[in-house]
Amino acid sequence: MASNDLENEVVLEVEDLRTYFSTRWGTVKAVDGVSFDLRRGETLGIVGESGCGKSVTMLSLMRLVPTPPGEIVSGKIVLQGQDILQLTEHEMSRVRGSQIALIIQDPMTSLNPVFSIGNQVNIPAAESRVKDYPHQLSGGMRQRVVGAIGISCEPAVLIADEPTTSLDVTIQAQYLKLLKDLQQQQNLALIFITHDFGVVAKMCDKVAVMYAGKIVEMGDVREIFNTPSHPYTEALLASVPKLEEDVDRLYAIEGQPPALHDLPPGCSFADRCPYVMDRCRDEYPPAFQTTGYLKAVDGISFQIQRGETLGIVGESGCGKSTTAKLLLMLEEPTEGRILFEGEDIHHTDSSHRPAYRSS
Ligand SMILES: Nc1ncnc2c1ncn2[C@@H]1O[C@H](COP(=O)(O)OP(=O)(O)OP(=O)(O)O)[C@@H](O)[C@H]1O
Repeated sequence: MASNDLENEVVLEVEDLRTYFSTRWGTVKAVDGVSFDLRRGETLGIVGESGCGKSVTMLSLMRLVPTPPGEIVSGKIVLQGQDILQLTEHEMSRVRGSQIALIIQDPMTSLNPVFSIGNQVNIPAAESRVKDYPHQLSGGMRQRVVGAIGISCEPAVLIADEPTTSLDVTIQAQYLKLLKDLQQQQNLALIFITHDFGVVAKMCDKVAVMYAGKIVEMGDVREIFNTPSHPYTEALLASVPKLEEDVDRLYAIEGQPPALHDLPPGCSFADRCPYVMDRCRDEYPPAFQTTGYLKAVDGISFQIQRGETLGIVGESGCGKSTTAKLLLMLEEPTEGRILFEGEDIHHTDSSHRPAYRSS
């Protein structure tokens, strides 16, 4: 593979992942048909209300779902070309940390209190504190130690579960910068699980919005923030306080997410949706009927000659950027061909790609 292809290669593909819990109330469909992919150097934010399945998605990716009562009932998690759901526990223990790693929310509980920092992190940056124990460090320092452990084996994918929740804003900003720098140095693919839209805006390229175990909308952060398609995304964004607006009451989405062991037929957001129609209670709206994929570019055809200039115009969110990414080979098409001088660029011998890109 040419170096450009390696830099942009897909490192993680999640396909129709389903993780259920068996409880005395019934089967809790915590993750119910989640699909996404992630390239080297890319950052995906996963957002959604409490209980929508973010943490169970993360545990599934690490294969750390408590079994029983939990079980990954179907799907694929292809990490660097290998479906980790097919690995034995022993094989998986070698993958954890070295290919996919996790930074969790509470650094105090993720560090072992009886080992000094030096025993937990073998990095020179900790030199002056190597003999300290976790309780001797500030919250920000502990979080940085946990981050350092996360990346110490240079994984391809790093998952950060609410990594900044317990930090004050200054330390938060420093910590995010540190993660960003490390990401650039190691070309890490990052997954941020967060409630904080500020973190998503600052750190992420893509965002996946989860509701009741499903990704209801996913795409480019700016496009989704500017023109959300799903009513839940719209409501979630409306509930973020805005500095420039002087309001007496903050907007909150009315009602509660449905119980995941007793999901209604149709759209699980129907009871809370301001645009609900009768048919939404029977069937999921066709526009969102995907397993996480939106049809960002849906059957376009055009030709361009040498020397010609083509303008592509349209409102935000209509698919212009995705078209450009497809042409630049930063995204793979689901179907269709892009012919450059008669050769399909996405299926050509990879040694020709740099020549295509430079022309
Ligand atoms: N061990 C378990 N047994 C039964 N149900 C579980 C278990 N762990 C998680 N669940 C259920 O799975 C669903 C998804 O939970 P999850 O923790 O993934 O939500 P979340 O989006 O991460 O929420 P939060 O933002 O509060 O962390 C919830 O309904 C939760 O009750």
